[in-house]
Amino acid sequence: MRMHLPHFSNEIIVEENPPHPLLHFPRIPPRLPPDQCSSNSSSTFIFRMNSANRNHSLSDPITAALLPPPNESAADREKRLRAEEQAKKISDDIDEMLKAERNERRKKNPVKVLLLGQSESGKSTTLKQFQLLHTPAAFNAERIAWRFVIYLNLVRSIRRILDAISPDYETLNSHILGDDEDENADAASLIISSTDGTSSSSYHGIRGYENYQHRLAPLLVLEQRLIALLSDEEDNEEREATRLITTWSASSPSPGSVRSPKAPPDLSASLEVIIPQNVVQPGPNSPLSPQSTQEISVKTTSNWKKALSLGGRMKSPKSPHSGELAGWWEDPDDPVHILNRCSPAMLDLWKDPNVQQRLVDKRLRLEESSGFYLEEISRITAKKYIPTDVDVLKARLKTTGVVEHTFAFKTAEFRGMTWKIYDVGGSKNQRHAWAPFFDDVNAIIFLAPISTFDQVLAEDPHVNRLEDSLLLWKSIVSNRLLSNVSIILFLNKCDLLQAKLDAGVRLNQHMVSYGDRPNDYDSISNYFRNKFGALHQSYTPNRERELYIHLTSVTDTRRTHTIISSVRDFILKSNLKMGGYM
Ligand SMILES: Nc1nc2c(ncn2[C@@H]2O[C@H](COP(=O)(O)OP(=O)(O)OP(=O)(O)O)[C@@H](O)[C@H]2O)c(=O)[nH]1
Ligand SMILES: [Mg+2]
Repeated sequence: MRMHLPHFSNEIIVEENPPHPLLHFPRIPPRLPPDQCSSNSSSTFIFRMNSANRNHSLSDPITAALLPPPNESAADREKRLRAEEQAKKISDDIDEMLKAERNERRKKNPVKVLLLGQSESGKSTTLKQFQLLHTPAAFNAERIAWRFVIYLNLVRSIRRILDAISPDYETLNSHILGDDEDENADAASLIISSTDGTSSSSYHGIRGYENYQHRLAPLLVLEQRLIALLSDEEDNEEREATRLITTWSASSPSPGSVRSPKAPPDLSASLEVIIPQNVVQPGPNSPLSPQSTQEISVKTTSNWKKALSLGGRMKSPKSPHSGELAGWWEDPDDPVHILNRCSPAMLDLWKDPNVQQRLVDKRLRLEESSGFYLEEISRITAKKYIPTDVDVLKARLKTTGVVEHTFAFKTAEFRGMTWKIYDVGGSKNQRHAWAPFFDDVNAIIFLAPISTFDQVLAEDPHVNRLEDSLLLWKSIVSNRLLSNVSIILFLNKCDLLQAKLDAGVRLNQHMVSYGDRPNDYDSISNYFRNKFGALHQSYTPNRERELYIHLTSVTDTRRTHTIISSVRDFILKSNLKMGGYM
């Protein structure tokens, strides 16, 4: 039977078996601190006989038994010293053996690291950075599969723009920011206090809206296909047809057909794209379908990466056995063709000054979600497009369930050691899945995006994102189960914080407590560092625990890899220390 000790315990396994036979040999007395002991030439430790410890030692039966008899002869003394020397040698051998055993165990038991933080905080992106750094071959193997997520992200950004310029936008938006608490908004860039000058009753959409809607209509169909592709691994066509029927039949939901957003996810289901149902009914002219404002997530048990990478079914029909890279653009069914044909219309829409003005008026900052791809329309819709590292890092796919990744270290210092990283879903209805990992984890990397002080949660538009991060942080650092777990804090999305401040957004309009301190990057990042640090200081159950805080932009590969290396060394060393391996 194996019993886990609390904290770091996964590395220390208590076996309820008989003790090792060598443990029956006599052990030498424990070494005492230098002020309480000294050694003679035969390396035998002798108590310093001041009156205090003599009294103590005489009352200690083991110590008393080890003291030489007062009338010891020279021959007896030699015999005793020989016996002690032998005992010490055996003891040293045991120590060596235990050390070797611990090293073996250390290699077998992986270091477990949990990535925590609210949804869109950057957990999955951090995991991708670990992959890029430690298993670049695996990262490369998945690169092509990310093409489909990137396409979907781009199509959804276009859809969000169409939503924003639609005559029905105000109706939809009032529902999103209204009283219902359904998980129905991708609120990454919606601001709580909207003070734009556009009157909701007078807005009729921008000029040319119908034209854009018409030219971009094929993308709406493509969106459904991409969702189907990402959800499927085999039997594609049959399942796609079924899924399309299911999807579109949800466009006029009866109240009973709406999935409760609070229902816990069915983690046992193997493969499913979750399309949360929206209670908002689109108007007759609207491009909005029930999915338009919602995020797509693929269950972590889905095998979409494998299914969509080269060697899977996305091979060119001309090379069914070779799995060659060349050729998918020769497949007339590949999604790239629709994107490529719609590329000029997408560019016209994105560059249209009226559209840009509308986005500014509505304070829709698409760059905070996957709007990054809008700046790269021509490159991404090219027929032979292959995602770059940054494209993959910025691809957004919400996590549901828990993803486990194993890394084996090859450096001399940590050779043979493996590291398991768990990436969890961060939205409120996913957090219940975190707790089972708490009693068996060695370190936590907590991500708090500090650019989000003016945003609300997608799943709950009444909650400010930064406030949610602070509350979540407090609950993690004060958790007794985690008191011996190393914690590293990434204050993330610093690049977006900088951009937001450059655009003139003021922190004190959203956090009154900031007062009239300077509204610059250094002052604000320092402020957040202190705020999160103070919470740890006040609530940690372990006052010895050191907290490491990094200011990060985890989409920036060079800087993130430097941070990851130092975090990795810190976690491994503190784990070795806590496990008694150092
Ligand atoms: N510009 C910028 N974008 C970031 C940064 N960190 C993450 N992102 C982007 O933010 C989006 C969300 O990041 P994810 O890593 O998917 O977030 P997550 O924490 O895994 O979210 P859930 O899976 O919903 O819990 C992705 O498109 C990322 O590329 C950052 O530091 N800067
Ligand atoms: Mg994720």
